[in-house]
Amino acid sequence: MRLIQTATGGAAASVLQTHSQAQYNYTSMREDDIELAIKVVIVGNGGVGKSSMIQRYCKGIFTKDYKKTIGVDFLERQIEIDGEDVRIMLWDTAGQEEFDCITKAYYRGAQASVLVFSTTDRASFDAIKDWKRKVENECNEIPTVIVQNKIDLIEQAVVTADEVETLAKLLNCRLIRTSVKEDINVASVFRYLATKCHQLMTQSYDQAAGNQQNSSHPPYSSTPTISAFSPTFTKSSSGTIVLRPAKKGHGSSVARKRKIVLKKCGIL
Ligand SMILES: Nc1nc2c(ncn2[C@@H]2O[C@H](COP(=O)(O)OP(=O)(O)OP(=O)(O)O)[C@@H](O)[C@H]2O)c(=O)[nH]1
Repeated sequence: MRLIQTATGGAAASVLQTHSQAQYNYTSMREDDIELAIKVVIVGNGGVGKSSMIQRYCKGIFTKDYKKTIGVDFLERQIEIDGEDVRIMLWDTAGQEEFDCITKAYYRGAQASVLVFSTTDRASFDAIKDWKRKVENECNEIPTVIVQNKIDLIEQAVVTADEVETLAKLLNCRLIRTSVKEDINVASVFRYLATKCHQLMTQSYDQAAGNQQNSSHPPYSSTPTISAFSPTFTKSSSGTIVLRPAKKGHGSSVARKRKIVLKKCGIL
């Protein structure tokens, strides 16, 4: 599990911990200090529209120019799932093979992935299996969407609908067809993944809370470990808890969100 902690009081410094390191003393955690964040990696061959997709989703813009990504880029957007604010952190990785060794380090800790290919680029479709394997090597199995982008160019398609659907079934991934240019289905990709991750985390919290109740040990000793959240979620080596200072003036929805999350954590 990844734990991001920002110092109470507002300092921006974050502490990233690996699953095995993740230990946190709940006794120092305040009720209004928790919020949910999901790391999503976007992968696929060069030129399929990964950067455009993230720009479209986070900034609402589209540019025709192609500027190849060097290494890794990052943007984020906040949405609401089941009344809770969820921060989606989108990691845009370079599609060119020459950057492979840089980008794969950034896959680690991802809770979800997007495998993108272009309707007009056969090689990008053929590479989808490889991209899935590369992500799995770093993250195990995580909720994943295969995106067929550039469906506005469907007359120039070099893949058939059948073969795309067969691949999605084979890889056990949700298939979503998008046009970043025309803004078709882009938001659905990230909402689907955020909802999926949210469900997994909720199950995990509930199970952890249940385990705590059934345990003969006191529920929260002086150094409880955050890995109590994760046994059911280690498959994806993920689950991000972001600890940050209370937001001022956000009213009841934020308070409710914190209560919901904490209830699931069994802290209340
Ligand atoms: N027609 C059409 N063009 C698109 C679409 N999405 C992206 N493009 C164009 O495709 C080109 C490549 O887009 P990028 O977003 O830079 O591709 P990328 O996958 O990030 O490429 P790398 O950075 O090399 O990995 C750009 O010229 C975009 O304008 C789409 O849905 N339809």
